[in-house]
Amino acid sequence: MDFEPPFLKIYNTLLEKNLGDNSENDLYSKVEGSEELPLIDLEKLNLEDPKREECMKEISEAASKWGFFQIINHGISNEILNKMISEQKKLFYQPFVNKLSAETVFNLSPKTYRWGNPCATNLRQLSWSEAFHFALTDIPNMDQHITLRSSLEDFATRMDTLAENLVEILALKVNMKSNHFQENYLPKSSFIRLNRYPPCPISSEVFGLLAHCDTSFLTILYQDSVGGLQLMKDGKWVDVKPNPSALVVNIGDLFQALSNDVYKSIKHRVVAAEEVERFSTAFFYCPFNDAVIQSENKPAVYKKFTLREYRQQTLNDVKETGDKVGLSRFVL
Ligand SMILES: O=C(O)CCC(=O)C(=O)O
Ligand SMILES: [Fe+2]
Repeated sequence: MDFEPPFLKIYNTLLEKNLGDNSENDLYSKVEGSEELPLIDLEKLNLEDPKREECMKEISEAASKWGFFQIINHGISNEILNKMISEQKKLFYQPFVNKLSAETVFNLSPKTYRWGNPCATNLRQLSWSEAFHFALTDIPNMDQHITLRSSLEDFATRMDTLAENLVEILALKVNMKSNHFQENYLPKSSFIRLNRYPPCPISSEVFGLLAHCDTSFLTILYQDSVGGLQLMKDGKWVDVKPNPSALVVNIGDLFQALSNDVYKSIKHRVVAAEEVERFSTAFFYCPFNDAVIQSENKPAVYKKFTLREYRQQTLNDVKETGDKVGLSRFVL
């Protein structure tokens, strides 16, 4: 189909070299998905104490024990989510050549459209997915594409409010002021990432998305019912089973640093499926590039850094090692 990125064609050389090599074939050996991710009902935030207080505690405990949790009654309507997914599908079903020139067509920043990892030098770095990575600041420029633009705007507005509520609760629980984010991190430079995982004929050899931690304060994800997302818990990979009424929330590197390691930014990845395609939509809650990330807790685990410095370090590390090293680069 002309909308599919040419994964096999581009990955061919690496695959020929490595297929059948058993040392590279143990991708899923460590999956043991028995534990259930916390599922938190945000409805309780509208109730009187002690119910409200209990819910706040559940959120902060999940953020420190798991770094990940699911939320229901989150206030984002099915209408908003379905509209987003339907626009997302239309976008991905454009011919591949159009997607490659999406930045010019939609008037967007470079690298909004990404696919796989054409620069991979070994099988472990291949990923079987494509994504549109929209900076929220770019969305108002998409005047020619009204329905996509309005879906992104509605989704972003609701997600931003939800993320704001969650970070305020999480801030309070680590003795920061609840308005810390409003006072220190405006303007925000959050973004939306639309992901598509095409059916993968070699799903036992490659991942849909490689294991990574997010560079955000907080990420909120809507996933369809296919499944494939896994997170690392106590050294084991655990499946995040799809729940159609839930959103998945995870702590990003910036909040781990800001909370002085109380909240955990956890590695996660997506397993590729052989027969079906999968969609997910992520909202990354982030500050402006020159925002300073520094915990007030003592002794500090990390030196102070700006998001710009963090991103630069990440880019250099990915270029040199194929992998983002992340927070350990900034340990004092
Ligand atoms: O598709 C998913 O379930 C996860 C996506 C993800 O981790 C990301 O976009 O950073
Ligand atoms: Fe992620």
